[in-house]
Formats: sequence, structure tokens, C-alpha cells
Amino acid sequence: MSAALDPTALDPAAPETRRPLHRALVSVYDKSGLVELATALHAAGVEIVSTGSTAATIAAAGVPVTPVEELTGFPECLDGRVKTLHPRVHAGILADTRRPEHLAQLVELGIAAFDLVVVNLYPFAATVASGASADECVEQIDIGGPSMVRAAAKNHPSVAVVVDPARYGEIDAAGFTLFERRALAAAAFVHTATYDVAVASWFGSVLAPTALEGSPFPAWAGATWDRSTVLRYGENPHQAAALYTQGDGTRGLAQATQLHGKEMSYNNYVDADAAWRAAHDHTGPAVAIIKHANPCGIAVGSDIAQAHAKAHACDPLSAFGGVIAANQVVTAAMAAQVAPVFTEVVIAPGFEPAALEILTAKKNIRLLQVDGGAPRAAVELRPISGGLLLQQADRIDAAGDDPAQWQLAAGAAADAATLADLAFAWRAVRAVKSNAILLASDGASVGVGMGQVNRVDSCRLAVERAGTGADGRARGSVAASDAFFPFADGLQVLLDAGVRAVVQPGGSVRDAEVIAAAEAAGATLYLTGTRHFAH
Ligand SMILES: NC(=O)c1ncn([C@@H]2O[C@H](COP(=O)(O)O)[C@@H](O)[C@H]2O)c1NC=O
Repeated sequence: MSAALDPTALDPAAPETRRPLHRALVSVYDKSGLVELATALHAAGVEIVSTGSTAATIAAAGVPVTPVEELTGFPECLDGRVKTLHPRVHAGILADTRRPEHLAQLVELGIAAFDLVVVNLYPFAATVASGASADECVEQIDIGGPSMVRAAAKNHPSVAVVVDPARYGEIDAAGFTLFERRALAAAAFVHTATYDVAVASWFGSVLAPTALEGSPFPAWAGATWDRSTVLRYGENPHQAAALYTQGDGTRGLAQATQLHGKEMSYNNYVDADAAWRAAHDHTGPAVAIIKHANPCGIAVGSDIAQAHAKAHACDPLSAFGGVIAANQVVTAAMAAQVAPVFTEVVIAPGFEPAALEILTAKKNIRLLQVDGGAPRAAVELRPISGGLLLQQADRIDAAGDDPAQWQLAAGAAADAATLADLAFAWRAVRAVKSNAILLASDGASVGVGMGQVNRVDSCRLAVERAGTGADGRARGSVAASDAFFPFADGLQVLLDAGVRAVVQPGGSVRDAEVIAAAEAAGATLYLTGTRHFAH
């Protein structure tokens, strides 16, 4: 063990030895559990020093308390901006009681040391979230609180610091061991670091914006993450992995309630996220079935069971071991269809009791209920070697996503049913990764080509999956391409298979050749002007 980590370097007492509590400094915005804590501390003979309304709350409960002003000999002033910012407070927190010279100085100065600091901070983030004015937000930046928390955490060999009312039950007059004080100090620094990230982010985005003109991204981006679950392993068994969440009230897949089944794996989360997004790109009942983050079936239906049946029919072979997301409550009818198919995860906003009964009869299937929240974060993060890419999430509301704005480039204008299928295909194709081609018919994908390094191979794959024979589904279907056809060859594969209407962004230098191919085949071709790459 290095000298720095040796707990006995200055203190010969065993690190398991508890430091009894004699004197506590209590200053909390959140008063929950305060009276119970103060009552217990007093009963155990611990002297309590406290600030303004914290002291008032304690005193009102009939528990003796020393106002901090009595200690400092100075009134709390400037509307509470200065209460505890005083050497008599901070010397009491920061004295390293293992050092004889510190103890001697305290005696000389007539200051008593604290061995417990209980502080939580002004609600800055909640004030910002409430839409309060800039002045009100600034007023809620706690100064004295973080100073005490940081001082106590630094001086953890002598002081225990508690920042979370949920942990008051751990406070006992017998005190804490060094290891416990270290853990409390670590939690205290997380408390102040999270707080400062919120303050710095607000300054850089609202009060003194640092984004360049035309960009929403500030000069500095901070985020704090709390570990939610340690996963069994990552993408492969030799990779350790964990799930983290932001403690900012965000709701989504990461906060889902698991109703049944084995624990979620890393790959389950990746696929469930892709499925959840894909199912929410549609209004009305929609189901997406995902394998390896790509859809093997997406469909809308008159109800969720019909949407599932249509999505499953797209590629039943690939749906084996898939992750299914429904954008509406899973009904018993849908559950009865899912039950016979080996399925890793079903994710939905809810499950009918009868659906749960059917699905929980299967031991291993994981059932996740997501309680609200947007399916996509507004900003997406992707680490790269040496840095991090940030982008606004792709949305489905650009002008080019409205079929009424599409440009008819070839063939006859689509009838209402064909246009509805094209609109469905255009929404569904953005869930497909890397040269996405999606063939659709009657509100369901019937062939998906993805993961190719050229678009023509994706077209071949989509057509092959849809089936090209007399009873194949390519003939008479419609198609969407997430990006333009660079040559006519990819589109020609679709046209040769009998695809009768296609929607794509356009914008290739060879658009004229592509349009000519559609014209020659008598097919309808729409240009959106908007692209939906997903890598
Ligand atoms: N300015 C100071 O000296 C100061 N000292 C403590 N506080 C905060 O005041 C709050 C408690 O105040 P009260 O006991 O008056 O409710 C705590 O959230 C604490 O973090 C302060 N407030 C803000 O900075």
C-alpha cells in the first residue's frame, strides 16, 4: 500500500475504529428526516450547531441547538448569502485532529472541532427546471454549503460528512470508521461535483452562452452518471459492462421496470433501445422486431396484435431470438402470438394482465415496462478515439418527411394507399443501419436490406428477403432508401423485382440516370430532399 493510502500514516488507530461523535454541524435545505436526526443526536449527547431555518426546525421540535451566529459572533447576512462562511466554522471542520499542532491551534483560537457535518444544498437544478428567472436561479447557487461539504470531505480522517437524508439512519453517536468516512467523503464530492456540473452547464448554455452561432453546442459539455446496474458482461463475455443513468429525472429504457425474466444483458439493452426507437417512429399501433440493432420486421396495424403479426411475418427466421418493442400496451392477443417464438425481450409501455400471464409462463423471456419518457435523447453521444461526437438526434419532422412536400420525379402520382405505404416505409427505413433499403406493403416491412457497404447489395438483400418468385412479396411492394441512389443500379434491382413505387432523398449527381430508370420501368419515384442515415 502506498503511503498516501496507508490509513495509519498519521493515525495509529486501526481504520476499523469508530470516531465517536461529539459535535455536529447541521445545515440542510431539504429538511426531511431532520427532526428525527436531531432528536437522536441530542439523545446520544451530541452537540448540534445549525443555520437559520435548520436551527429553527430543530428548536421547534424541542431539541437544543446552537445557532451558528452564536459560534461566529456574526449575524447571518445578505439574505443568507453569508451564514457559515467564517473561520470559526471552517477551522472547526478542517482541523486535522491527528495533528497535535492543529489541536494546539484550535485551543489557542478557542475553536471546537466538528466531527460530523450534515449538509445538503440549495435546489439549483430544480429551480432552473421550474423556469425561474435568471436572478432566482443565481440566488439558488449554494456557496456556503459546498464549502462545508468539500471541507468535511477533505478532512474525512477527522470528520464524517452526510449529504443525503436517506443515509441519516446510518448516523450513530458511536461514529464512523475511517473506511466509512472515506465512502461518505466520496459521496460528498459526487454531490458537489454534480451540483457544479449543473451550474456550469447552465452558465454556458443560458446565462453566458458559449455555443457558436448556428450551433446548439456549448464550449464545454459536462455530464454526471450514476451506476445503475453492473451487467454480467458487455458485448462479449470478456468485456466488463455496467448501466449508468443521469440523476436528472430522465425516464426511458434505462429506467424501465423489468416485470419478468433473466437480467438484461448489454446486447439486450442495445437492441431494446433500437426497437423502442423504431416502434415510436409511428403513430398508431406499431411493433418493431430487432436483431443486432437492425429491424427484421416493423409494422403498423389496426391494433397491436395485428402490428406484431405483420412485423413478425416480414422475416420469421430472423425474428428468432429477437427483441420486440410495442408502442402500445401488449394485449393477450399479441402475447399469444409472441409466446411460441423464442424472444429475448419484449418492451412496451405496459402489459395487459392476461398478456403477462401468457408471457411469464416462459421462464427466460424478459419483459420491460417503460414508464414514459422520450424514446430518443435529444442529443446523442458517441465516443471516438481521443474524443466524443455529439449530435442532435435524427427527427422525423423535417420538411422532407411530410409526403405532401415530396417531389414526384418519375411515374404517376401515388394513390392514397400507395402513398401511405411509402410514408410508412420512409418512417421505418430510418431504423435500418448502413445503406438502408426497406420494402413495404400494407403498413409492414416485407424485405429489409442493411449493413452493406454499397447500396446495390442492400437492394439485392431486401429483394431476396421479400422473395422474388411468383408468390414473392417484392413484386407490387413499395421501397424506401435512407439516402440517394448514387447510380441507377441499386434502383434497377428493385424495379426488376417488381417494386412499383420508391421514395428516396435524391441529390446524387446522377439523379437524372436514376429518374430515367424509374421512368423506363413505369414506376413512381418521389424525392424527399431529406436523408436519414443511421450508422
Ligand atoms: N452562505 C452560507 O454561508 C451558507 N451556509 C450554508 N448554506 C446553505 O443554507 C442551507 C441551509 O440554510 P437554512 O438552515 O437557513 O435553511 C443549506 O442548503 C446550506 O447548504 C449557505 N447558503 C448559501 O450559500
